[in-house]
Amino acid sequence: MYLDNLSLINYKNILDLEVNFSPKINCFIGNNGVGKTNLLDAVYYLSFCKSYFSSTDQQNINHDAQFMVLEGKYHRLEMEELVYCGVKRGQKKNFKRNKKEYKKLSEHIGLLPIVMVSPADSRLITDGSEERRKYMDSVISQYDRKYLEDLIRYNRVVQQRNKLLKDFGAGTKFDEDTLSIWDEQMKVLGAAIYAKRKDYLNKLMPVFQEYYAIISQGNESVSLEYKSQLHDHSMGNLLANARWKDQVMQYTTVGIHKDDLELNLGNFPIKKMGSQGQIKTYLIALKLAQFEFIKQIANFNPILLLDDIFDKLDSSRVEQIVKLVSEERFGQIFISDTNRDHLDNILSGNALEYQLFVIDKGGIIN
Ligand SMILES: Nc1ncnc2c1ncn2[C@@H]1O[C@H](COP(=O)(O)OP(=O)(O)OP(=O)(O)O)[C@@H](O)[C@H]1O
Repeated sequence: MYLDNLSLINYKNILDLEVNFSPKINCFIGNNGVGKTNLLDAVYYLSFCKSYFSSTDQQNINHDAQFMVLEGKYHRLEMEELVYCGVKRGQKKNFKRNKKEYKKLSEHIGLLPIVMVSPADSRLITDGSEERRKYMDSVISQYDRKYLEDLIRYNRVVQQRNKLLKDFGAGTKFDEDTLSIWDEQMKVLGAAIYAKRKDYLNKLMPVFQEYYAIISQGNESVSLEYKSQLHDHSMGNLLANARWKDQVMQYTTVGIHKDDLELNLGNFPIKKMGSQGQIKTYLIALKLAQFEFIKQIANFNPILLLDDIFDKLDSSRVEQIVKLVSEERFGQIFISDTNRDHLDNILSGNALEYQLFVIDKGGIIN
């Protein structure tokens, strides 16, 4: 699959742009703040119906404009796919596939699989467990729609259950029956989500370790461990054992919403022991493994977005990454960097063909 043509109106600092891409390597070059990341983000948006960076659509509309439009023309499984997104300030977004509006945005997730590698990924390591759960969820949702639906329902059930516990705390009479209704739903949904997270991480691990070894040239070892209360107890047992605690705390203290990932370099948490370059290598290897996994399921190459990957990495690691992603097993790639020589040297040095776009002030100048 590849993105053939992209047009943007008022997307952040990009006011009006239409561009055709190579099905293989595309490079965005330009100074800081010119809009390279915004372009990658627009591509991400068309796959995920949202920005990789900003949580509200209002932040994506150019500050001086009242609306934004993104349109992408894709080649996917021998077919052309037209994807459109329009957002007016203060209104719901309008998202269409081949001119037909989606009833639910979740129907679109997974149609155009994509993997983004960005400096912002470091929050996976530095931030709390919610970030790591979001990571697992966004990957699995791309290839398993049922997972996304279960997750949305699970989160709703936890919210309702928490409200009920709060009401009990505020003096409403304890209602065993209603609590049991939520527990029953949590049991089914929690077990299904747990099984899929476990399966994904089991399969991801060896590929992730292999990629890390290639990029670091065998210098270090890494691991990724799934932490879940469900490893040792069923969802039903957890809820039954925590009932008293939940009533005291007035929220649901057990379940897959407490899951986490332990990210290690050697035998230590990478958060504490990793250098900036090792952390970056860890995240890139993780994303490339994710790419491989999604590809196996989709049966075609996802799009790969590499934002500012050269920063903090030594030249041998950069070269390993570029060589790796230019292989046939990867498909269309978008790379952004501030330094043209940097990319020219690596890509031309390895006899790789690529299309170069020089970006300035939200536009392409060559
Ligand atoms: N809603 C918006 N309206 C107008 N401009 C915006 C909006 N959102 C972001 N910007 C601008 O977009 C620019 C950032 O662009 P971007 O992050 O794509 O830069 P970049 O070329 O990737 O830079 P770097 O090399 O520093 O990563 C900033 O100048 C920011 O102010």
